[in-house]
Amino acid sequence: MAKKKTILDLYKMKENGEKAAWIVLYDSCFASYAEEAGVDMILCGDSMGMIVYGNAGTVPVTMDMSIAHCQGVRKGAPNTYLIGDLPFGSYHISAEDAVRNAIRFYKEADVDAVKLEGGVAVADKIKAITEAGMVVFGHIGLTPQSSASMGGFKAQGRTVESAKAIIEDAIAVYKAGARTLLLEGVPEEICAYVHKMLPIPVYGIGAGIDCDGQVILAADSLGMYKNFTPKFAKKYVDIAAMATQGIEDYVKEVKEEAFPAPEHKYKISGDPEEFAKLFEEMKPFFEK
Ligand SMILES: Nc1nc(=O)c2c([nH]1)NC[C@@H]1CN(c3ccc(C(=O)N[C@@H](CCC(=O)O)C(=O)O)cc3)CN21
Ligand SMILES: CC(C)C(=O)C(=O)O
Ligand SMILES: [Mg+2]
Repeated sequence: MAKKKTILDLYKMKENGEKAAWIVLYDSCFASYAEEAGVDMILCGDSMGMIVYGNAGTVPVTMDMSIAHCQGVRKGAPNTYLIGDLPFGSYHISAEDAVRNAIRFYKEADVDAVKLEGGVAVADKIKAITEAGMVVFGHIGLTPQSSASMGGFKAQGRTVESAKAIIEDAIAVYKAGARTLLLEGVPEEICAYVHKMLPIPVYGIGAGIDCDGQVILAADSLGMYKNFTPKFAKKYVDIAAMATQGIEDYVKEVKEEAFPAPEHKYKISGDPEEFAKLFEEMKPFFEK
């Protein structure tokens, strides 16, 4: 089994031009598949609010939900670099709050890093968490926690003005001490430029290929989520179709009494005559 990566391994990968592949998931089963498949990092994302809990966005996710899911992921993937995703409201009020909640991820869910959304506006929080000895991943561009102010899940950085804001955010995140940066939902030119200019690993989701690695939701890449698929998601298998088919088969077999079959049943141990006697003896007790 491969040894768990550290932040230094991520820097080494960048140096060697080896792309990092991370995946977003929220439970121990899928975490174990990802570890076995050799993923470089797992993000226990606040997209759980949509994928697991059926909300329209990520805003309702709480620290307690994030910690509980992260604990499951860690148990399923004990040897994979794990990132906790600070949910909306867990780092916005004050730097002190941000540090307290980042510490919860480290103490309670054994993460290797925490990620938070935003640039210039949250630089003080990134700095405070970093100074407390933790690893911060920045996340800018399309930031789902602030979709209300962006008018939805909209690609960012398509105009010169918007691109400038993203570049300023990237610089602020780097200067605040973030050890890596994730760019979401931006044109590839913006990602390529930020990747060329910053010394830290720059990863992308919907940001093109010119960076140090890619992120995708397991729910999108495995075909689990049916509400929508972002333009940048690729479906590698169709779990929804397989699961629906499997449940259909189960329902049919129950109706037809094809399930359970003999191999799914327990056997009595002892003399069947004795059981017959017992059943007879107990009969009166069923009468009211
Ligand atoms: N299933 C899923 N996949 C994701 O990648 C994802 C989530 N959910 N939820 C949290 C955030 C939100 N993300 C999203 C959600 C939707 C689009 C989307 O539909 N975008 C449109 C373009 C919108 C525009 O720019 O106007 C697209 O065609 O990709 C993009 C990113 C990325 N994250
Ligand atoms: C979209 C990814 C990067 C994320 O933050 C999440 O899934 O929560
Ligand atoms: Mg997230």
